[in-house]
Amino acid sequence: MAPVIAADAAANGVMKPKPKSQPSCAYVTFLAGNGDYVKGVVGLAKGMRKVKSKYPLVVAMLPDVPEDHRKILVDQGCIVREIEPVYPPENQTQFAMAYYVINYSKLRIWEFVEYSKMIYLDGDIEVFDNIDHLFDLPSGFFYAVMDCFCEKTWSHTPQYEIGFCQQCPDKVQWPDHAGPKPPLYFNAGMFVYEPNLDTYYDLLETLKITPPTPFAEQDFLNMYFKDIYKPIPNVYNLVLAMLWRHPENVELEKVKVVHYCAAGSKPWRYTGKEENMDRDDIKMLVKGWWDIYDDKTLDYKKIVARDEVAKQTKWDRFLAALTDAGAFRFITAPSAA
Ligand SMILES: O=c1ccn([C@@H]2O[C@H](COP(=O)(O)OP(=O)(O)O)[C@@H](O)[C@H]2O)c(=O)[nH]1
Ligand SMILES: OC[C@H]1O[C@H](O[C@@H]2[C@@H](O)[C@H](O)[C@@H](O)[C@H](O)[C@@H]2O)[C@H](O)[C@@H](O)[C@H]1O
Ligand SMILES: [Mn+2]
Repeated sequence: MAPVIAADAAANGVMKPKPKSQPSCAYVTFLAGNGDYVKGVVGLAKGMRKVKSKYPLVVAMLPDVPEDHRKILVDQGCIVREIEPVYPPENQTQFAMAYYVINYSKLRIWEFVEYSKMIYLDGDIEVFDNIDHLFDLPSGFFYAVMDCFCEKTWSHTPQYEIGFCQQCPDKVQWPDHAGPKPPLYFNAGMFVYEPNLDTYYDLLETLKITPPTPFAEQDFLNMYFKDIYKPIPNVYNLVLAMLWRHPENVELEKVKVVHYCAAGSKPWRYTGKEENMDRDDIKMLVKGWWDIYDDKTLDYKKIVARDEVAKQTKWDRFLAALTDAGAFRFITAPSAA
């Protein structure tokens, strides 16, 4: 049975009535280390401003993010929330790709219960079209885009061995001898979720008894939310490998969110030398990221300053009009002498 594509429901207005008290919503990303991912978060913050999102961007930040990086993000209008790292079970981290072990710390975002619904976005994501409508999706589910199993990074899995990919389930059928067909699997670079303390504590307790696996928290989240996971169209998280692995599933002009997760595709590190990185569509998407990152009109301070100036000018004009209309009689104060 084809997975229910939930976002169409949102697009077609087939939604439950909005709750009386408007839920507080926000976007959230994750930042670790003192490296160059801060550039990714700046690009994301400026992209959210360019598409005129109504909601703030919260940055869940590990303690190892330096003060100057935090200031850069606050100056870009981000809400910075320091989180403590989350480590997988003691001395089992060798099972996860070392690079991904820090990603378990993403689980802290379930503690942000001042928000009733959040959209998580990796720092290597850019939003090119407004996706605020995803906050209207029915509550009680976990929404994300299906991943692809065709890259070498999946060579450790039976799917890769068999040549099966959920993006084209009829091309190579899942064979009976391989046991039960794996449930639909999402990319954890973007998802719509509801912060909740019970879920948060249960996530951490469950993690303690769950041996790490190659894709670390992505595997863990897929296992944990498999019963309420609802796929949404890949326009909400274009995993770049889709461009060469499943071009038939991609309409680039309709893509709203681009996830620069293919090797060599991080725009702020892009050289064009890695496999597939010399493609015209990749060059266009990397340029699209840089156009936003370099656009000074999208800087937070300038926009606030411009609005402040506009407001001040308006007030001055109002006072001037009142004065002209004789509304003010300036009474000279009695001389102090
Ligand atoms: O040194 C790092 C590595 C990762 N991240 C964060 O963790 C996310 C997941 O890592 P990455 O996107 O590199 O994984 P991929 O999606 O490429 O597999 C990033 O987007 C960042 O938000 C970070 O802040 N610093
Ligand atoms: O920690 C595990 C990571 O797993 C995912 O990245 C993978 C996945 O997309 C594979 O399908 C690709 O082949 C691979 O290149 C890419 O790194 C998430 O994007 C990332 O946020 C994070 O959860
Ligand atoms: Mn990513």
